[in-house]
Amino acid sequence: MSGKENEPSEDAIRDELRTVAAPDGDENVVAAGLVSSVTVTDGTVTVDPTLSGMEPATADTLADRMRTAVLECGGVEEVRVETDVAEPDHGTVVPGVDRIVAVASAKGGVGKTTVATQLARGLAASGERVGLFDADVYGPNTPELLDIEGPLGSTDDGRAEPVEVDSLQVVSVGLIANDEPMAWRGAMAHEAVEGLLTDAAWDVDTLVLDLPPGTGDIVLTTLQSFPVDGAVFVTTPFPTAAGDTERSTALFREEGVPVLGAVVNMAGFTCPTCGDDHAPFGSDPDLSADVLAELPIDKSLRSTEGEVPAAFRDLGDDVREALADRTTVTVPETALDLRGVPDRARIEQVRAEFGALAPGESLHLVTDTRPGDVSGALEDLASAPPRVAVEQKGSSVWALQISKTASDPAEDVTC
Ligand SMILES: Nc1ncnc2c1ncn2[C@@H]1O[C@H](COP(=O)(O)OP(=O)(O)OP(=O)(O)O)[C@@H](O)[C@H]1O
Repeated sequence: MSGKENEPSEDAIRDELRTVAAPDGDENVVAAGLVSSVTVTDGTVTVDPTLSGMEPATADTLADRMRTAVLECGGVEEVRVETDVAEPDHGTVVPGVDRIVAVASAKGGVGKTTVATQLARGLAASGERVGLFDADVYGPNTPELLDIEGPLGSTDDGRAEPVEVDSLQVVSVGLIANDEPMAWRGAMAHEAVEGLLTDAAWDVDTLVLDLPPGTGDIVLTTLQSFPVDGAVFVTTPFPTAAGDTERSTALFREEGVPVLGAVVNMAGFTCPTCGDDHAPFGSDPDLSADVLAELPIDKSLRSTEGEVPAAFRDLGDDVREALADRTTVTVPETALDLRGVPDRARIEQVRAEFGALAPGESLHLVTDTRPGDVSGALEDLASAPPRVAVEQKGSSVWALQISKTASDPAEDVTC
């Protein structure tokens, strides 16, 4: 295969890689045996490093440094450093739980616990086995809402036994001992929450996790420690509440937790005296998340006795659907790895590869910055807008699948 005129030799690439220090000791990555092969084909440099067994964060940093060093060589058009893109590592799997849905809010008092509890009941109403874990150490209100009391019992093998109520399995930090949770702080609170969550004898399809409000330590460490499949945000329509919610949802996404949607609570009421509709907190909040439900101020929505209100059965269906719709983008070995590549070179590489696709084919790539308007940047290269699927795989890793859509044969028919 003929090489490009100015492309560097494999030896020149190895020389450049000698400027990258190995993580341990004084050696460079080549001398330390961390580069297993280098190939150069038509301006594309492929480096196969030996990074297995390394901490993922160290391996990622090293791969980035290798990419940056290779790009320093003249004549390099594209670099592939063949590293695996790990699936988001959200740590501990909770025994007896198939999936976890977190209910979160940017601020307290917006109805998060009400929604979490009623969502759990809504999911259970269609036959799912559902657990409810109240992790709100600063205001564990679930016991009061469901009219249950602690302390929790324990199973024969010494695990915390969830309280069965209304076909839900419920564990709350408020059920372990009087007022103690209110006194927990920082690491102690997180350890207690983590211990109780993993120790409980769950047997459920879905666990609804009522998080404390905000994005403090407990929330972040919980998202990082447990495999949360999706989050539902509760907000009022008040503009500042919606703004706070936007910032919180961004943080969840950065942690690789899909935001399934928002519940806009206390969205207004119909006056029983005059019959007029009022919206004291405003309406149509500016949210990027899908609005799964808009709930009025209505005391019947607080009741956990009798039938589950229709609004929460619908919410359960919507959450199930949103979980099923989550985008998953695979990262094949041939994916274009753009991490560490300068912005202009990225766009050129993606345009070149996308331009070479036949209709119906896809380009897979990995980046370390949140993708912008990919479709707009490529629209002049195809007869129809490309289909772009994005999945965040980690705190700064995004996988994309960009497909060139097959043109509609009817469009090509002329007389
Ligand atoms: N749609 C609604 N209509 C009427 N009352 C509601 C509605 N949603 C919540 N409430 C009431 O508002 C109060 C606060 O709700 P809730 O405890 O669920 O909020 P929270 O966000 O979990 O608060 P905290 O941050 O204190 O845990 C409760 O008294 C609850 O019954």
